[in-house]
Amino acid sequence: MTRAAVIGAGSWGTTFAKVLADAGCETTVLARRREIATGIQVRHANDDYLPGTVLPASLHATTDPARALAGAELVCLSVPSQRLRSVLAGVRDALPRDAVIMSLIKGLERGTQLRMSEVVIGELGWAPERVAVLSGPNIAREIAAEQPAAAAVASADGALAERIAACVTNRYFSAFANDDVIGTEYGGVLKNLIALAVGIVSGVGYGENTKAAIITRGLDEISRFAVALGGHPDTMTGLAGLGDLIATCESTLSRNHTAGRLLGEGHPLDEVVRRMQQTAEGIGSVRPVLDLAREHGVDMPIVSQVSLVLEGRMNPADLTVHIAPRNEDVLTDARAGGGRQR
Ligand SMILES: NC(=O)c1ccc[n+]([C@@H]2O[C@H](COP(=O)([O-])OP(=O)(O)OC[C@H]3O[C@@H](n4cnc5c(N)ncnc54)[C@H](O)[C@@H]3O)[C@@H](O)[C@H]2O)c1
Ligand SMILES: O=P(O)(O)OC[C@H](O)CO
Repeated sequence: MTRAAVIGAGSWGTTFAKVLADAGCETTVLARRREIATGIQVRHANDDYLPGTVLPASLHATTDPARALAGAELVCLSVPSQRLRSVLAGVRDALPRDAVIMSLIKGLERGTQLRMSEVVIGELGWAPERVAVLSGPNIAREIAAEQPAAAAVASADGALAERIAACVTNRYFSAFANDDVIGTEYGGVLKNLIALAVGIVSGVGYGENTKAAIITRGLDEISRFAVALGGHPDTMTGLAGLGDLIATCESTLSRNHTAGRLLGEGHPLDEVVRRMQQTAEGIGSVRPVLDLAREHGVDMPIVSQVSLVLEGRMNPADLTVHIAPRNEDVLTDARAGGGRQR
């Protein structure tokens, strides 16, 4: 049996702790608030984040890092991306030095533009071969209800990824291993930005054609970004790319989709953030993604428009997939018979 800890008792941290417990891992959740820890430990419930879900009786919870992390072989991180560095600093002394650390987080750190696995490696000095990421179409409430789902687990050490995938797989959750940490992690970050765009056009009142065009062109846009930054193209057509893009863009349970819809309905960003009681990572990832895109020469027309809508500088109704062709594109298109945009 693997001893596991999950840092963060929100929707996904609690759900993934249930996944681990149901996979036979001896699992403890590290919560920030005492009442959440007590609810999980005593009543087997987390009413704030997963109302109605009965958690396994074998699942433990505490607010004490030393108790949560003692003997942990697998430590999973599920706090908002902008909080990760300070959370790591707070648990550093309690982390067993030989533990594997796995990020479940789907955001970039503002200011540094770092992925979460890079924050772990830099902040803790952890060996990259002991770090993993898990990402995929994983709407927490559906998995908490034990609806079948799957995710990708990536580590620079492919054999470690295989062992983690086997360890977290249970009767309703399947994990598939790969060694593309960059692609797997960016897949989770980038789909949030396209889900914001889809939410925005839904809020405006546009229908399925507009959403399908944004999802299709969005996949191309985020794949070009991920590949330019070192990700593998196949990852972007797998669970962590296309899979998560579909789930997040389609689901009204998605916080990013919901935040986008509120923006599309005309609510200003500060009000949207106030109304969202949970983490919508896409809002904080737009700026670091666009900064990286500029550095690496990647065109991101959809994400750029999402940024303008967030800043209140673009009417949501004007969000479009149309790209004005540059002169050289017009020439190339004419020779090739047009249609370079798939
Ligand atoms: N909810 C989902 O369906 C889902 C699925 C897959 C991945 N994710 C990702 O998982 C991450 C966490 O999302 P979530 O849905 O659990 O968010 P959430 O808002 O439901 O919960 C966040 C948790 O982090 C805790 N937290 C916040 N600041 C903290 C701090 N400074 N110190 C300690 N704890 C702190 C909160 O108390 C809360 O328990 C995000 O990156 C999200 O994109 C979410
Ligand atoms: O609710 P969201 O938008 O954070 O999406 C949740 C998961 O990332 C979907 O895989």
